[in-house]
Amino acid sequence: MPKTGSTYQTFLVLTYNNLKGFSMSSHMFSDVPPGKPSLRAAYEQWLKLQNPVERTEPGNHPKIPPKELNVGIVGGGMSGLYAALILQSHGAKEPNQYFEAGAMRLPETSEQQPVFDLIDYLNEKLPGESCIKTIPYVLYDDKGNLVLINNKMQQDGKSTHIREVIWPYLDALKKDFAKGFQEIIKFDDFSFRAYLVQVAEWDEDRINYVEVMTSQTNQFQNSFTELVIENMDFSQASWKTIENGMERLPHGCAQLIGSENIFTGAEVYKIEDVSDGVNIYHSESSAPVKFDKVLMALPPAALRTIETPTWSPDKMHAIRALHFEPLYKIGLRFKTRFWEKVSPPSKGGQSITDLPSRWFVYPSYGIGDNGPGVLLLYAWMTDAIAFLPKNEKERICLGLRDLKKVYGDQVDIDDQFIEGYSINWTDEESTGDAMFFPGQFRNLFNIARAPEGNVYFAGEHLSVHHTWILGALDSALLACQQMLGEPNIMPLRPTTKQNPPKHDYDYSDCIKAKPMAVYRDQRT
Ligand SMILES: Cc1cc2nc3c(=O)[nH]c(=O)nc-3n(C[C@H](O)[C@H](O)[C@H](O)COP(=O)(O)OP(=O)(O)OC[C@H]3O[C@@H](n4cnc5c(N)ncnc54)[C@H](O)[C@@H]3O)c2cc1C
Repeated sequence: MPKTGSTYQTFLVLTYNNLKGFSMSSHMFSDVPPGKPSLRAAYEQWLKLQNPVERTEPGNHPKIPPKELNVGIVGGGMSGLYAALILQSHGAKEPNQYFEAGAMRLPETSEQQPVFDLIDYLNEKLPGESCIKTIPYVLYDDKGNLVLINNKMQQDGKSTHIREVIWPYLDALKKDFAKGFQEIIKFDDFSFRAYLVQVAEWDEDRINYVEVMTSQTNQFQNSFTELVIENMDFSQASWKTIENGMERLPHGCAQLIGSENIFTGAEVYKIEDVSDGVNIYHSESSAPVKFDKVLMALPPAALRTIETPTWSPDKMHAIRALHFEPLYKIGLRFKTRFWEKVSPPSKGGQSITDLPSRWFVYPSYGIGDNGPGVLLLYAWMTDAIAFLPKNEKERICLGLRDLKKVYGDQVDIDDQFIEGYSINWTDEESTGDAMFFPGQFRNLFNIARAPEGNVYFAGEHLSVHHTWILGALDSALLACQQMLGEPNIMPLRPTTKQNPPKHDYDYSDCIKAKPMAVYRDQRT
């Protein structure tokens, strides 16, 4: 990278494996012709693309000039990559002169704007072939996707029950996110289920019906806060995805950051405080690498396995406790897009079932094409755990069995099947999606994102926007603001766009509520 004379320009992203949620999008396989390469080969090829720097000898990482603030970023997920881009842009005097050089869908909301701005920012700087194009994503087929619950088939899985209960909170969040958040956090010690029973006075049958139709088994055991935010995101009418795969987003970030600044295949196993900095120990070097400041851009489960200084008991508790939900997906490739030809057809959207494969996600790209297509079968939470002990063959058999229950009388599923490939994120470094238990926002969130000396923290769990790329970006922004001591650093935007007013993206003040007798207060 060209020298800019800035004090913040030097950083190194150390990352180990794959990026969360990007490892399995239906797009990933969309242009794989029948036969070769296989889904597994496509996955492995994709993993290689994640590793733009091939390591050849120990210690093969960028030299960090002395007398500059050098930053080590552990984790090359979206939070680590975004932090690197912010540091890069912040360090450059004239960024435009110097820089010649899964996830499935994005709701089009004002909160999600930083993700769309990042895409525009990258497009402004990347060469044409690397540009990222968004295309519409079909969340529900307007005519209604098939639903199979209690062995009864129906059409259209949309349910408005939850909105009837939480609309005042959704309304408040929409008007002013930070203020609205202060309202919902009052109920943070409640699980969503407890709120439905004790405040909304729903009966058991209604709760179970709505959970199975809108969510995954036991998801309502998570905090009220979590489920309200999730419903806010999913109540959007308009959705986008990225043409040719969501993984083009981290690839674009990595390209702009520059391969000389990314060291892949390096598993960090220890960090230690030293005078004026932090030592990082990783699998590809026998000697530690010293940085002035280090950003741990990792899910808590990954952070926990790294030997760290002993931070405060509250911090250690937060790292131990913050909950991630398991996630499972299998991509199944078929000779034809049979789901578009059956009666009723599904042109995009998703089917809901109470089978082990809880959702069948129909691809939004290539609708109407004659060639082969890939279906994603999806399970979260308790539903995802059920797949953990199963091997690949058993997972494929279960997926085909579930598809036969829905389509067996119209389609010869076995004849259509070509191949399958699955990922259970509980088995991966990324471990799943952040989904807090009751009380965790109020009691652990701020502690978890506070720096410890020269060590800073990022990751989707350190934003209020869990389960979205946005959360990873939001957490990285806050970490950079903390690290550089500049609270006014803005999200990355193309030069053609004005910066938004600060309150449009700044949720750092969201969690201010003190514990209180919420339930009693609300009822009287
Ligand atoms: C199945 C699934 C579907 C999703 N769908 C969507 C969607 O449709 N839309 C959307 O916006 N978001 C979606 N998300 C969420 C989104 O993908 C995440 O919020 C985001 O990618 C999280 O980024 P992160 O940087 O916080 O963490 P991660 O992506 O987990 O990054 C952490 C990185 O650290 C690395 N690492 C771990 N341990 C070490 C170590 N010891 N040393 C070095 N490196 C290490 C990991 O390999 C990884 O690269 C989905 C997530 C999942 C799992």
